Amino acid sequence: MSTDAIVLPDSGDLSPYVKGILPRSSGLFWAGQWQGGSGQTIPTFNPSTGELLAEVNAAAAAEVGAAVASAKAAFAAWADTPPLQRGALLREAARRVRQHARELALLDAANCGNPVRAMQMDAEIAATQLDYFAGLVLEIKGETIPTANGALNYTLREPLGPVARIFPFNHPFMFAAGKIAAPLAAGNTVVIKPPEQAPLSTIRLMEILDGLFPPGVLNCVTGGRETGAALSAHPDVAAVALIGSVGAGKAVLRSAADTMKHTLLELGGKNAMVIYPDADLRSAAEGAVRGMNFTWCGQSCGSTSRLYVHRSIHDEFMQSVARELAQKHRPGIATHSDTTMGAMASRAQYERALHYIQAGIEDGATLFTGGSAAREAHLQAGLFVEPTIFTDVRPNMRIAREEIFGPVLSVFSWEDEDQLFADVNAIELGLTASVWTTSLNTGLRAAKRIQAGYLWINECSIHIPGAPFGGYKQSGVGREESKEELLEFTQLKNVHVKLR
Ligand SMILES: NC(=O)c1ccc[n+]([C@@H]2O[C@H](COP(=O)([O-])OP(=O)(O)OC[C@H]3O[C@@H](n4cnc5c(N)ncnc54)[C@H](O)[C@@H]3O)[C@@H](O)[C@H]2O)c1
Ligand SMILES: O=S(=O)(O)c1ccc(CO)cc1
Repeated sequence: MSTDAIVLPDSGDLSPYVKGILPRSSGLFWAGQWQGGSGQTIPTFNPSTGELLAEVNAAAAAEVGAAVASAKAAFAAWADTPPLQRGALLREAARRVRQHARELALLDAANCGNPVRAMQMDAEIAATQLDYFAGLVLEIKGETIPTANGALNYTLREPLGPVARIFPFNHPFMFAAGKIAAPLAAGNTVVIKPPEQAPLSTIRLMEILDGLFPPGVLNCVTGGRETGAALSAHPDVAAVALIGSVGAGKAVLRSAADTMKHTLLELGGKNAMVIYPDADLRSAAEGAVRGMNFTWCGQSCGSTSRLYVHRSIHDEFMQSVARELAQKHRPGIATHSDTTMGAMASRAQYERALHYIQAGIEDGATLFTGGSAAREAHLQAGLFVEPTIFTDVRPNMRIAREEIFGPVLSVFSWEDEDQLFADVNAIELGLTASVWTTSLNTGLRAAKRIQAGYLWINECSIHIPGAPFGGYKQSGVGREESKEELLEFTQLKNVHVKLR
């Protein structure tokens, strides 16, 4: 399979180049080889245009079993491969990702609807994660424990076995390439399952990495929920790491129970941003828009989609937010390099966003801006929704409590700080939160009282390499993007040696 990078322009409309970069394979890779499917396929589209891009294999249980068998057969040798050698292969994977970043970004933009420039950043983040975990391979180590009688007691960190990595459509390539790094670094073999809505960049990644790892070390099965379920239930899969919805997380936990699999779950968010009256309001307004990740149409689990603005500054602040939003984001064709907000990833996502806009109106919130599908003539074939903000949102409304995963921001007005924290913490999700204030005391007090796993003060949205990312409550189990992620894919063995 070709690993030559395809030369693409760095500006303008890149749509004409999409056909030339589609992967040649149709999704199933194990034992170091591309595999034919059983005949079941899933169509995959360009959400900006509605165009059919490809038919991709939907792996049935037998194919999932073959991929897992290949990962199982390769495990012992990979676990015994010297750590620095594993690290060197991951660094080479990072190099290839950077070499192909433009093409991978364009493929993602065409297939998942997110703007091509943003997806280029995703490719760089994935390469950074590969490099980061390659650099940590010598940190997979144990401890010695003091004992009586001069005995030697020590721990070893050992890999688990075949690991399943299942992920969603919002950052397809970043998850495909970035999330193989930690389990492979720790000596596990991996089977990845990309999202059914946007599998193409993962397939292209497998083409680009073809021949790099020993056969069976990295495998791929494409398909939808049934493929994911067959993979996570497979008795020879030692660990399942899922990025996805709370519902899928619960299903994975249930099926993992049968064979006591390790699980790492990065799930939904309905995250709060709190604006105090002493905040730098200009930066905070920029943050309110950036934190919502309108670039991705809000399809980012870390999005701060509940905005709590102090009553004393509410109206003035919301005028600034409206100006900021109007300047920065309006929907456009994702494969055009000037686009700053793309299309919803699928018709289901599009209908979900419009459903919640209707729910906000029915439940009595004030439609502050947006509120419909995009109206521009050139966007009518695609799945575009206007960036939408509701004010006067009350805690019992559906748009206050449920994750929309769309470009819909719910704004609340607050006065009493204790009530604020009670409202912020009233839901069963707790992934991220963002607090804006010029008082260090206020910021740290809020950080202590808000129930979330990843919290910014006077910042939002960004992920810091090495900082543990993950959720409180039903937003997930375990931590990623840090040393903790590496250790999630190991198990501890304790050895006691009586010396005399
Ligand atoms: N916490 C995070 O880091 C993070 C990041 C991105 C997205 N998300 C979440 O992902 C969700 C959006 O994606 P979605 O709606 O496609 O999620 P989803 O849970 O439906 O699908 C995600 C992936 O899981 C697979 N899947 C679905 N059901 C499964 C099952 N029962 N067993 C095994 N695999 C299964 C899908 O095929 C897909 O590959 C949102 O809830 C969002 O918050 C979380
Ligand atoms: O969880 S997401 O918000 O989708 C997200 C965004 C960026 C990164 C970069 O590490 C990971 C997850």
